[in-house]
Amino acid sequence: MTASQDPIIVQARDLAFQWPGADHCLHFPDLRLHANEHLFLRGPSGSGKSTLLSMLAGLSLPERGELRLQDTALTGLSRRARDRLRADRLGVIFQQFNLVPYLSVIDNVTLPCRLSKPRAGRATPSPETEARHLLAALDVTEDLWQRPVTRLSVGQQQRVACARALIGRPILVLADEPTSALDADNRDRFLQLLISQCRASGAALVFVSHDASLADAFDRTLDLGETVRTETTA
Ligand SMILES: Nc1ncnc2c1ncn2[C@@H]1O[C@H](COP(=O)(O)OP(=O)(O)OP(=O)(O)O)[C@@H](O)[C@H]1O
Repeated sequence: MTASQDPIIVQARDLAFQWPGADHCLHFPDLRLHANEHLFLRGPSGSGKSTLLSMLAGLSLPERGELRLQDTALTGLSRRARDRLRADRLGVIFQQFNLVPYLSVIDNVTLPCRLSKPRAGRATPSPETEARHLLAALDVTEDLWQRPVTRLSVGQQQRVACARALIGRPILVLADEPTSALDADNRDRFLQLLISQCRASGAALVFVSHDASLADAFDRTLDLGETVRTETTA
């Protein structure tokens, strides 16, 4: 099945966003993303990559426009409902990983399942077992699983963050510059692991990076430097 025959996961139309206090409004290109589709999001600093990701994650709401995740209009939801939707359906890998420092590796990975029943229900046969499978698939060896995450290398922490995002089969995985702290070998290996895990679960993927050399690993590229329109409002 090609990507275009898969169900639509994200649909964004006429999105505009203005940060509080900013003198300009960002107008984003329309976007449609299917299950199993992997999008590389690039663009110069300040072009709006993190802003778009923040809207896709339901952390920020657009000023104008329509943003749907599957059959749900994010723009019509309260903050609480968006938080719930994110916990139930999304996997987010933040630039700084946002792991919980006092929890072990395995407890960090199963955390999303403790915050969301639907997610726990999709982690088969159990969150603990899926966490183990994901960690093994992402080359986090068993001797590390009970360690606090603060005692891991940056590359290991990043793979733990990836396993945490993927547990319970999210329909959309958002990754914000997750490879920026890695050398070229670890970056390529991480990217392969992330993409193969998304493929295994059928998730759509939006991956933000400055590094244009990564684009070939994705189905398509959206360059916000060429497509975002900035309108001065002050
Ligand atoms: N918290 C904020 N408050 C006000 N303006 C912001 C805020 N975050 C971003 N902006 C502005 O919004 C625009 C888009 O920024 P954004 O962080 O989305 O770009 P980016 O492409 O992710 O940049 P980078 O590659 O440097 O991370 C920029 O003009 C930026 O200055």
